[in-house]
Amino acid sequence: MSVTYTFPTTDALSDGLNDFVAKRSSEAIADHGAFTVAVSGGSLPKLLSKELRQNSNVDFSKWVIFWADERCVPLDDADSNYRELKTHLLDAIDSKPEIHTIGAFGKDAEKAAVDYEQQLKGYFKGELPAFDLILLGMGPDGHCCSLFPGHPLLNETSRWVAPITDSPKPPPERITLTYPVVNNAKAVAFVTAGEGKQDMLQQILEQPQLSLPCQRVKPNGPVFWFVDDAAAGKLQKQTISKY
Ligand SMILES: O=C1O[C@H](COP(=O)(O)O)[C@@H](O)[C@H](O)[C@H]1O
Repeated sequence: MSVTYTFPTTDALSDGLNDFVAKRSSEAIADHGAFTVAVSGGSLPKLLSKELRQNSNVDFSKWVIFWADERCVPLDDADSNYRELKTHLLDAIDSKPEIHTIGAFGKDAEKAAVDYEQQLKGYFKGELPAFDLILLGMGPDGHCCSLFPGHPLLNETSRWVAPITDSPKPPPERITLTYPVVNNAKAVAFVTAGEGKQDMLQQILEQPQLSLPCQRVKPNGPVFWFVDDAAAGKLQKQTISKY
């Protein structure tokens, strides 16, 4: 199942996303005592955090946060996906979640990927992770995580976390969750905004035959799209639902 929700502005989008994430978090915590979430970088942390950081109904102490992808840079580097979430969310909340960051392996993406897969194996007790929610962005080329169009990593079936050293978007060295993990999630929410995403969003939602990275996301549970009107400008009306 895939549902696309549109919002008139990015503020309204952040508001809707806050409501959605808060509900998924409460449901997961009531069901099994934790909310396991994988978060992307790029524009997502800011859109996610704007309202969520002030939501006193969310029990962040029960959150277990991994990253959907990460750049092989120090955690305080401007390119770090962790740093973005820290700046916009983690620094603003009192109760601290369990956080799984990339290890300090410099640009050695292979070592970082092996270490991150071990962290996943440790938390999920060796079982293929079934995240309560994976939050993904959509790049203007249709990539998500660090899974880029035409890249051999799109066909990775055994590793849970893969290294990439030739990312077309800098920095080149990164690690990424692979489809076996992404597609084992209980739910995935894509978040994207801005006119610059219009054409790609239309292709992804209305031309499934293209098999772009975002289109290969087919988890066990539902896929939600949270988009603003600017990004949704070229979508047919029947593609859109109101939140
Ligand atoms: O490089 C990355 O880009 C994508 C998309 O970013 P956006 O700024 O176009 O929203 C992001 O989802 C990914 O986590 C990041 O590493």
